[in-house]
Amino acid sequence: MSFTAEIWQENAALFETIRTMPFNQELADGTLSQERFRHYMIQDAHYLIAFGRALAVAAAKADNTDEIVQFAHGAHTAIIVERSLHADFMEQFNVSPATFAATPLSPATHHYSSYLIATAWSASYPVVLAALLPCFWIYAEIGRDILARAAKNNPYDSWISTYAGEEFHAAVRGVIATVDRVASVASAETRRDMHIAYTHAAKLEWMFWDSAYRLEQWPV
Ligand SMILES: Cc1ncc(C[n+]2csc(CCO)c2C)c(N)n1
Repeated sequence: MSFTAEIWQENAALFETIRTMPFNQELADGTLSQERFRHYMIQDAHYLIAFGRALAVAAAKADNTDEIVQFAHGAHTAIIVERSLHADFMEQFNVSPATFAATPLSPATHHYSSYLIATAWSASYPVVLAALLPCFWIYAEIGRDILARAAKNNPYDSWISTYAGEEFHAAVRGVIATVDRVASVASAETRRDMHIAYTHAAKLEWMFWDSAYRLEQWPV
Protein backbone atom coordinates (compact mmCIF):
# COMPACT_ATOMS: atom_id res chain seq x y z
CA MET A 1 0.00 0.00 0.00
CA SER A 2 1.31 3.50 -0.82
CA PHE A 3 2.11 5.87 2.04
CA THR A 4 -0.77 8.18 1.11
CA ALA A 5 -3.25 5.28 0.84
CA GLU A 6 -2.17 4.28 4.35
CA ILE A 7 -2.64 7.86 5.61
CA TRP A 8 -6.07 8.07 4.00
CA GLN A 9 -7.15 4.80 5.58
CA GLU A 10 -5.88 5.85 9.00
CA ASN A 11 -7.92 9.09 8.81
CA ALA A 12 -11.03 7.62 7.15
CA ALA A 13 -13.28 8.16 10.20
CA LEU A 14 -12.19 11.79 10.42
CA PHE A 15 -12.97 12.27 6.71
CA GLU A 16 -16.44 10.78 7.25
CA THR A 17 -17.01 13.22 10.14
CA ILE A 18 -16.05 16.11 7.82
CA ARG A 19 -18.18 14.79 4.93
CA THR A 20 -21.28 14.54 7.07
CA MET A 21 -20.86 17.69 9.19
CA PRO A 22 -23.73 20.21 9.01
CA PHE A 23 -21.78 22.79 6.97
CA ASN A 24 -21.09 20.33 4.14
CA GLN A 25 -24.54 18.69 4.26
CA GLU A 26 -26.24 22.06 3.95
CA LEU A 27 -23.78 23.23 1.30
CA ALA A 28 -24.73 20.15 -0.75
CA ASP A 29 -28.47 20.55 -0.39
CA GLY A 30 -28.26 24.31 -0.96
CA THR A 31 -29.76 25.25 2.42
CA LEU A 32 -26.59 26.67 4.02
CA SER A 33 -27.43 30.21 5.17
CA GLN A 34 -25.78 33.08 3.33
CA GLU A 35 -24.57 34.34 6.70
CA ARG A 36 -22.63 31.14 7.31
CA PHE A 37 -21.24 31.03 3.76
CA ARG A 38 -20.21 34.67 4.05
CA HIS A 39 -18.36 33.96 7.31
CA TYR A 40 -16.62 30.97 5.66
CA MET A 41 -15.63 32.96 2.58
CA ILE A 42 -14.11 35.87 4.51
CA GLN A 43 -12.15 33.47 6.69
CA ASP A 44 -11.10 31.45 3.65
CA ALA A 45 -9.66 34.58 2.03
CA HIS A 46 -7.51 35.07 5.15
CA TYR A 47 -6.56 31.39 5.21
CA LEU A 48 -5.56 31.26 1.54
CA ILE A 49 -2.93 33.96 2.04
CA ALA A 50 -1.34 31.93 4.85
CA PHE A 51 -1.65 28.77 2.77
CA GLY A 52 0.07 30.51 -0.17
CA ARG A 53 2.94 31.59 2.10
CA ALA A 54 3.33 28.07 3.49
CA LEU A 55 3.42 26.64 -0.06
CA ALA A 56 6.09 29.19 -1.02
CA VAL A 57 8.22 28.01 1.93
CA ALA A 58 7.63 24.39 0.86
CA ALA A 59 8.85 25.38 -2.64
CA ALA A 60 11.98 26.86 -1.10
CA LYS A 61 12.62 23.60 0.82
CA ALA A 62 11.94 21.28 -2.15
CA ASP A 63 14.47 18.58 -3.08
CA ASN A 64 14.43 19.13 -6.84
CA THR A 65 13.45 21.69 -9.45
CA ASP A 66 10.19 19.95 -10.48
CA GLU A 67 8.94 20.25 -6.92
CA ILE A 68 10.09 23.89 -6.61
CA VAL A 69 7.90 24.58 -9.65
CA GLN A 70 5.03 22.45 -8.30
CA PHE A 71 4.76 24.28 -4.98
CA ALA A 72 5.62 27.75 -6.28
CA HIS A 73 2.78 27.22 -8.77
CA GLY A 74 0.55 26.07 -5.89
CA ALA A 75 1.38 29.27 -3.98
CA HIS A 76 0.48 31.30 -7.06
CA THR A 77 -2.83 29.43 -7.44
CA ALA A 78 -3.74 29.95 -3.76
CA ILE A 79 -3.42 33.73 -4.21
CA ILE A 80 -5.38 33.64 -7.50
CA VAL A 81 -8.17 31.75 -5.68
CA GLU A 82 -8.03 34.28 -2.84
CA ARG A 83 -8.40 37.16 -5.31
CA SER A 84 -11.25 35.47 -7.13
CA LEU A 85 -13.12 35.11 -3.82
CA HIS A 86 -13.12 38.91 -3.64
CA ALA A 87 -13.98 39.46 -7.28
CA ASP A 88 -16.74 36.83 -7.53
CA PHE A 89 -18.19 35.47 -4.28
CA MET A 90 -17.77 38.53 -2.07
CA GLU A 91 -19.38 40.63 -4.77
CA GLN A 92 -22.22 38.09 -5.15
CA PHE A 93 -22.79 37.70 -1.40
CA ASN A 94 -22.45 41.38 -0.52
CA VAL A 95 -19.17 41.52 1.33
CA SER A 96 -17.66 44.93 0.70
CA PRO A 97 -13.87 45.47 0.71
CA ALA A 98 -14.40 47.52 3.90
CA THR A 99 -16.22 44.61 5.62
CA PHE A 100 -13.43 42.23 4.65
CA ALA A 101 -10.74 44.63 5.85
CA ALA A 102 -12.55 45.07 9.18
CA THR A 103 -12.95 41.32 9.84
CA PRO A 104 -10.04 39.72 11.70
CA LEU A 105 -9.04 36.07 11.49
CA SER A 106 -11.36 33.97 13.66
CA PRO A 107 -9.75 31.78 16.37
CA ALA A 108 -9.95 28.66 14.14
CA THR A 109 -8.51 30.46 11.10
CA HIS A 110 -5.78 31.92 13.25
CA HIS A 111 -4.98 28.48 14.65
CA TYR A 112 -4.87 26.71 11.26
CA SER A 113 -2.94 29.54 9.52
CA SER A 114 -0.40 29.75 12.36
CA TYR A 115 0.07 25.99 12.41
CA LEU A 116 0.78 25.86 8.66
CA ILE A 117 3.19 28.79 8.68
CA ALA A 118 5.04 27.61 11.79
CA THR A 119 5.30 24.08 10.36
CA ALA A 120 6.44 25.38 6.96
CA TRP A 121 9.34 27.27 8.55
CA SER A 122 10.33 24.84 11.27
CA ALA A 123 9.67 21.29 10.05
CA SER A 124 11.52 19.17 7.49
CA TYR A 125 10.30 19.19 3.86
CA PRO A 126 8.43 15.82 4.13
CA VAL A 127 6.57 16.94 7.26
CA VAL A 128 5.68 20.31 5.69
CA LEU A 129 4.16 18.47 2.72
CA ALA A 130 2.16 16.16 5.00
CA ALA A 131 0.73 19.21 6.82
CA LEU A 132 -0.29 20.78 3.48
CA LEU A 133 -1.82 17.61 2.03
CA PRO A 134 -5.25 17.63 3.79
CA CYS A 135 -6.02 21.05 2.35
CA PHE A 136 -5.69 19.62 -1.16
CA TRP A 137 -6.94 16.09 -0.73
CA ILE A 138 -9.89 16.62 1.61
CA TYR A 139 -11.20 19.48 -0.57
CA ALA A 140 -10.96 17.34 -3.70
CA GLU A 141 -12.89 14.48 -2.08
CA ILE A 142 -15.46 16.80 -0.46
CA GLY A 143 -15.89 18.68 -3.76
CA ARG A 144 -16.66 15.45 -5.68
CA ASP A 145 -18.89 14.10 -2.90
CA ILE A 146 -20.93 17.31 -2.75
CA LEU A 147 -21.19 17.52 -6.54
CA ALA A 148 -22.60 13.97 -6.67
CA ARG A 149 -25.45 14.87 -4.30
CA ALA A 150 -25.82 18.63 -4.84
CA ALA A 151 -29.29 20.06 -5.25
CA LYS A 152 -30.23 21.54 -8.65
CA ASN A 153 -29.72 25.33 -8.82
CA ASN A 154 -27.55 25.25 -5.73
CA PRO A 155 -26.56 28.86 -4.83
CA TYR A 156 -23.04 27.60 -4.12
CA ASP A 157 -22.58 25.89 -7.54
CA SER A 158 -19.45 27.74 -8.51
CA TRP A 159 -17.74 26.92 -5.20
CA ILE A 160 -18.61 23.24 -5.71
CA SER A 161 -17.40 23.13 -9.31
CA THR A 162 -14.00 24.64 -8.41
CA TYR A 163 -13.20 21.76 -6.07
CA ALA A 164 -14.92 19.03 -8.07
CA GLY A 165 -13.23 20.15 -11.32
CA GLU A 166 -10.57 18.17 -13.19
CA GLU A 167 -7.98 20.97 -13.07
CA PHE A 168 -8.00 20.97 -9.26
CA HIS A 169 -8.01 17.15 -9.12
CA ALA A 170 -4.98 16.93 -11.42
CA ALA A 171 -3.07 19.25 -9.05
CA VAL A 172 -4.14 17.13 -6.07
CA ARG A 173 -2.92 13.92 -7.74
CA GLY A 174 0.41 15.67 -8.28
CA VAL A 175 0.72 16.58 -4.58
CA ILE A 176 -0.21 13.01 -3.54
CA ALA A 177 2.49 11.63 -5.90
CA THR A 178 5.10 13.98 -4.42
CA VAL A 179 4.17 13.03 -0.85
CA ASP A 180 4.56 9.34 -1.83
CA ARG A 181 7.93 10.01 -3.43
CA VAL A 182 9.21 11.91 -0.40
CA ALA A 183 7.84 9.29 2.05
CA SER A 184 9.51 6.47 0.11
CA VAL A 185 12.97 7.88 0.90
CA ALA A 186 12.15 9.15 4.43
CA SER A 187 13.12 7.48 7.71
CA ALA A 188 10.51 5.68 9.83
CA GLU A 189 10.67 8.56 12.30
CA THR A 190 9.97 11.13 9.59
CA ARG A 191 7.08 9.05 8.26
CA ARG A 192 5.64 8.93 11.77
CA ASP A 193 5.91 12.75 11.99
CA MET A 194 4.20 12.98 8.58
CA HIS A 195 1.26 10.93 9.90
CA ILE A 196 0.98 13.24 12.92
CA ALA A 197 1.11 16.40 10.77
CA TYR A 198 -1.50 15.07 8.33
CA THR A 199 -3.96 14.16 11.10
CA HIS A 200 -3.41 17.47 12.86
CA ALA A 201 -4.11 19.50 9.70
CA ALA A 202 -7.14 17.30 8.86
CA LYS A 203 -8.59 18.08 12.31
CA LEU A 204 -7.99 21.78 11.64
CA GLU A 205 -9.94 21.42 8.37
CA TRP A 206 -12.86 20.12 10.44
CA MET A 207 -12.47 22.98 12.92
CA PHE A 208 -12.40 25.52 10.09
CA TRP A 209 -15.76 24.39 8.68
CA ASP A 210 -17.26 23.94 12.12
CA SER A 211 -16.18 27.44 13.18
CA ALA A 212 -17.80 28.95 10.07
CA TYR A 213 -21.01 27.07 10.85
CA ARG A 214 -20.95 28.48 14.40
CA LEU A 215 -20.10 31.99 13.06
CA GLU A 216 -17.18 31.88 15.46
CA GLN A 217 -15.96 35.13 17.01
CA TRP A 218 -13.27 35.89 19.56
CA PRO A 219 -14.78 35.35 23.04
CA VAL A 220 -13.33 38.60 24.35
C1 LIG B 1 -9.68 25.97 4.85
C2 LIG B 1 -9.42 25.56 3.45
N1 LIG B 1 -8.76 24.41 3.22
C3 LIG B 1 -8.52 24.02 1.96
C4 LIG B 1 -8.90 24.79 0.88
C5 LIG B 1 -8.65 24.29 -0.52
N2 LIG B 1 -7.62 24.98 -1.26
C6 LIG B 1 -7.57 26.28 -1.38
S1 LIG B 1 -6.25 26.81 -2.34
C7 LIG B 1 -5.75 25.28 -2.59
C8 LIG B 1 -4.58 24.95 -3.41
C9 LIG B 1 -4.29 25.91 -4.47
O1 LIG B 1 -2.95 26.16 -4.55
C10 LIG B 1 -6.60 24.41 -1.95
C11 LIG B 1 -6.42 22.98 -2.01
C12 LIG B 1 -9.58 25.98 1.15
N3 LIG B 1 -10.03 26.79 0.17
N4 LIG B 1 -9.82 26.36 2.44
